[in-house]
Amino acid sequence: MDVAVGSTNPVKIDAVERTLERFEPTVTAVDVESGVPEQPWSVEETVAGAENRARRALAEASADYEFGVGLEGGVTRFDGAPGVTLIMWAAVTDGERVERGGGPSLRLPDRVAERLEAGEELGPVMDDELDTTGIAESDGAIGVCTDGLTDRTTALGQALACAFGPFRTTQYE
Ligand SMILES: O=P(O)(O)OP(=O)(O)OP(=O)(O)OC[C@H]1O[C@@H](n2cnc3c(O)ncnc32)[C@H](O)[C@@H]1O
Ligand SMILES: [Mg+2]
Repeated sequence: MDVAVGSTNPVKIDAVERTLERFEPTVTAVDVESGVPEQPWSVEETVAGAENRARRALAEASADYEFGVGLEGGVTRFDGAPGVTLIMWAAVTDGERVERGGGPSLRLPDRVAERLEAGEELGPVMDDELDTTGIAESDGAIGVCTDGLTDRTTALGQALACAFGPFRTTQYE
C-alpha cells in the first residue's frame, strides 16, 4: 500500500508509518502547500489544511499511490472550554472520497495562548518558551504539556486512525 503524506515533518511521517504499520505501507513525504495560514485558528481552517494536504499529496505522487494523507495542527477557542485549545486533524483521500478524523485536544498554557493571540506560531513559541529547537518535529507541545503522557506522533496517529479507519471497515457502506 503506497501512501503519500502532505508534509516533510518527520513527526508526521512517523505517525503515519506507525499507525498504518499492519498494512506495511510505503510512506512518501510530499512537500505541498496547506492552503491555510501557517497557524490555523479554527477547526474549519485546520480541517481544510489537512484536506488540502491530502489531496495535493496524492495528486503529486505517482499514479500507483493509493492514499493521500494530510495532518494539520491548529488552535481554537471552544464554546464551553476555557482558554486556547491545541487541536489536530487528519484527512485521508483515495482520490474520490475524503474522510476526516480529529486528534486529542489540550488547553495551552496562558503565556503561550497570549503569544498566539498576538499572531505568533505555536512551534516557534514553544521552542522559545522551552529553550528547545524543533519541538514541533519531536514531542510537540502536546508531549511537553502532558509531561510525556502522550506525544505529537501518538496524537497525530490517533487522528489518522479516525480518518483512515472508515476506508477499511464496511460500517459506512
Ligand atoms: O511542515 P509542516 O507539515 O507544516 O509541520 P508543522 O510542524 O508546521 O505542523 P502544522 O503546520 O500542522 O502545524 C501548525 C502550527 O502549529 C504548530 N504545532 C502544531 N502542533 C504542535 C505541537 O504539538 N507542538 C509544537 N508546535 C505544534 C506547528 O509547528 C505550526 O507552527
Ligand atoms: Mg506548518
